[in-house]
Amino acid sequence: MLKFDTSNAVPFLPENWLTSRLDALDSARVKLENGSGLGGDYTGWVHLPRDYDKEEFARIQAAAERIRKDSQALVVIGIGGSYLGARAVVELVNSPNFNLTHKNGPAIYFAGNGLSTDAMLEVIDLIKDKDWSINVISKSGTTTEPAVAFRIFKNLLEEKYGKEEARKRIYATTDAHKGALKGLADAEGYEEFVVPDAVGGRYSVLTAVGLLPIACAGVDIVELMAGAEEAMTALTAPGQDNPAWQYAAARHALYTAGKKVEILVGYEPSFRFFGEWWKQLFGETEGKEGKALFPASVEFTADLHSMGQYIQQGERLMLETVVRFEKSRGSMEIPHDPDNVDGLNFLAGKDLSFVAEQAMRGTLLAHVDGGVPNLMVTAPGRDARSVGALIYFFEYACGLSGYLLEINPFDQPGVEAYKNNMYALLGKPGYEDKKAELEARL
Ligand SMILES: O=P(O)(O)OC[C@H]1O[C@H](O)[C@H](O)[C@@H](O)[C@@H]1O
Repeated sequence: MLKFDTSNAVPFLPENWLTSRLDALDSARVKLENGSGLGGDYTGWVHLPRDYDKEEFARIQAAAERIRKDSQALVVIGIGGSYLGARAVVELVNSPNFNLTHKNGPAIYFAGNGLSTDAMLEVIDLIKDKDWSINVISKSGTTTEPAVAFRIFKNLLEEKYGKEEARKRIYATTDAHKGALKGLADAEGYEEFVVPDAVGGRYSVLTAVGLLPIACAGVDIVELMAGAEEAMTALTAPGQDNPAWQYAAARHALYTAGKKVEILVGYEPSFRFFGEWWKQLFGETEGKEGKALFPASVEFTADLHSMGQYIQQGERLMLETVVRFEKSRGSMEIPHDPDNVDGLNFLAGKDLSFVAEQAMRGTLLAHVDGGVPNLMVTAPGRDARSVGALIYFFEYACGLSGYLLEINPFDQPGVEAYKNNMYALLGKPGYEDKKAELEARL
């Protein structure tokens, strides 16, 4: 199970940081439990690890098996919550070099998560001579980036295989009832998977949204769900020993005390996209009404040689939340060198993970001495079960945090502003007046 440690934040916290929030935490817990708070229609993720649709889960496993047999590449089209969770888990459980290192299943390419022509051309080049399939994912079914990408990849697939065969290679994950993608999937007869009504994009990694691409990457999704369920059982129970309560309370107390930025720190390159997923989770949940910690992420030790300077001595804005994994998968002994020109023989015979551990401990103390409170989450490893628990821990703590901040944790009205401007500038019918107004300003 996960461990959570506040001891390196205590010097920065008022004595009653937890006790003064117990009532608010319990009220947040009840809101998440019953869907009785702001945005309560979107709390379907709370019991998802136990109550998920088992029939659909079996279909996800079967579809993943099929894709693993008939495809050398899978193009996963989606953005935001329809992208980051899958990539986070594929990379964290496997590797950021997944497409180079795993030969017994399809390479996974992510598309539709931006509007870069060059990125799209590159994916097309990488897949064109392979057998490939598409998993198009959009809860709303109307998001511009994935919709544009789907048009392009669908045409390519149809050119390669013909319309009939292409249809069998397209898997659509979308709303159960509405949206353009739902209409298209029904009309074309694609195999469909559902983003449940009560689960918003950033909380959807443990639905078909994440599970199909994750299973295609060979990750054991039964274990992933089991880890999440274990965490759900532990974290939905009230009490001041609850690590999610402690995390939500500590970050809220530090925010109240003036901190503005929370940096998620990882020491594994495979953790990078987990940080991206975490940033959407907290950024979209909390960043509204002029409030909230700004979620950032770094990769140590690499960023200790760049951002480390700012963290140690720049504006005292931030706290750090370090996610650490207890065990490396392999071992790597540091060799003895008779010449010892680099002076490293004092490390000869030691394991690289011992060096990493001391780097982490040293950094922790240096940053605390520099005025940066450190919170620490420890997971047993990067296996599917631990990662399932880690996902649930952050989701649940984020839900609690949103209610402590007294905002609606489950909407994201702010993302519409850029979309409306983009639609107007693109000449979307109905936006004519806005277009004229914006063009005049540019
Ligand atoms: O799954 P979709 O409906 O395509 O949404 C994808 C993403 O885009 C939106 O703009 C939202 O801000 C995100 O919360 C969402 O995850």
